[in-house]
Amino acid sequence: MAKVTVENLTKKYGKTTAVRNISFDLEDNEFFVLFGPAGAGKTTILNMIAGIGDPDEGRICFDGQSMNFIESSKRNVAMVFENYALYPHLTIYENIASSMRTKAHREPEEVIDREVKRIASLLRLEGLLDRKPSQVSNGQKQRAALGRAMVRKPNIFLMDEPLAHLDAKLRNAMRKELKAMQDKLQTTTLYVTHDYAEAMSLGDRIAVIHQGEICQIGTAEEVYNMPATEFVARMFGDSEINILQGVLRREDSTLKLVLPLSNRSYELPRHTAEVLEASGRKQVDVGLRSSAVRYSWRPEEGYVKGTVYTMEPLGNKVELTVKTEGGAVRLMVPVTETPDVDETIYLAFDVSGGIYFDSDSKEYIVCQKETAGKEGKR
Ligand SMILES: Nc1ncnc2c1ncn2[C@@H]1O[C@H](COP(=O)(O)OP(=O)(O)OP(=O)(O)O)[C@@H](O)[C@H]1O
Repeated sequence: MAKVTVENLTKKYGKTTAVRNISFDLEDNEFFVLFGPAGAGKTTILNMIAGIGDPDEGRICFDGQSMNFIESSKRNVAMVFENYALYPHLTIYENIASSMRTKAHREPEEVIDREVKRIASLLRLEGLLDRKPSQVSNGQKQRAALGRAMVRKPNIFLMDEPLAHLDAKLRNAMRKELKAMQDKLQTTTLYVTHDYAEAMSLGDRIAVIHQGEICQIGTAEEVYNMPATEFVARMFGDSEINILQGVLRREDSTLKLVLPLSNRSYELPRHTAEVLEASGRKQVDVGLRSSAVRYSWRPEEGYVKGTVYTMEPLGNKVELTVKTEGGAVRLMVPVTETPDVDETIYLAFDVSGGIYFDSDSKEYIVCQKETAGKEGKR
């Protein structure tokens, strides 16, 4: 496995700049996720590392050695795609063995046999080796495709949405298998996905890509709790984060937050208040995830009245969009609490759990999680 360095990569297709000035390092044995919406440039980056399509600018190095003019077959990368790409006329055994029978990587037959059986056992494919791809399930096909990539010792695994075709249950199971495989094999992996839960559960680090540029690189905790921009904040979470307007106002020598939506002022945690004060802003955007929105079916002191506008089941919860006089708010409630559309609901906001952004640049300023455990409320 290799340390992979990507420096200032730019790729254009005619007038479209698919990737602009991208840089990151993959540590040896790291599981690194490229995460972003459709068309963000993820596959373009992966392909350039694989040697499919040259960059217009920038450098790709494996262990310090430039790969720019090295053809794909000589880079020793192993790729796994969304559509498995198994040979339909070969058995699962032969499919897995095929990557040890290429011109560039030919192994003796006894090594091939030993490796195929070792990987088949790791991926629980032992009983299926004589079958053709059409005779196994989608999950088993995807495991065979992984197996084919794993039998070699590549510099890097490149995986492009390998679980996207699978149903939710199988995707979950395969995610766990991939994680276990990563722990066991110690592989350097670059993994492309547009599924935030997959990115968070698999990635040692995640690079969030938007319109060909990197918005943030960080651990799952960092991108979730301290998103660099409002865009990043919106990309993570079952229910999209609420971004509410906030006004900062000095009251009795302390900085308070006023939410026009609730027409109330709130105390802020000390560190949050200090950083917001230092920012010199009078207006901020306040990111509140569903967990920072409380609800009640009866009027309560400090709660804002609203009506349930839409409901969407998400797993064992339901996402409600609530209309209030000041604007819409999203929150999750347990399925057991599912209301009727147009039912009245009362909401309160825990601004200490807020993520604060500059209302002009939409960039991160502060959140309490930065200092969680180090301070209490004033
Ligand atoms: N061969 C091509 N010719 C022209 N434009 C292309 C080509 N390949 C990609 N693009 C454009 O480059 C941009 C990035 O595409 P890319 O496939 O890398 O995105 P992605 O993040 O992988 O998206 P998805 O998740 O939909 O696969 C898009 O605007 C896309 O339309």
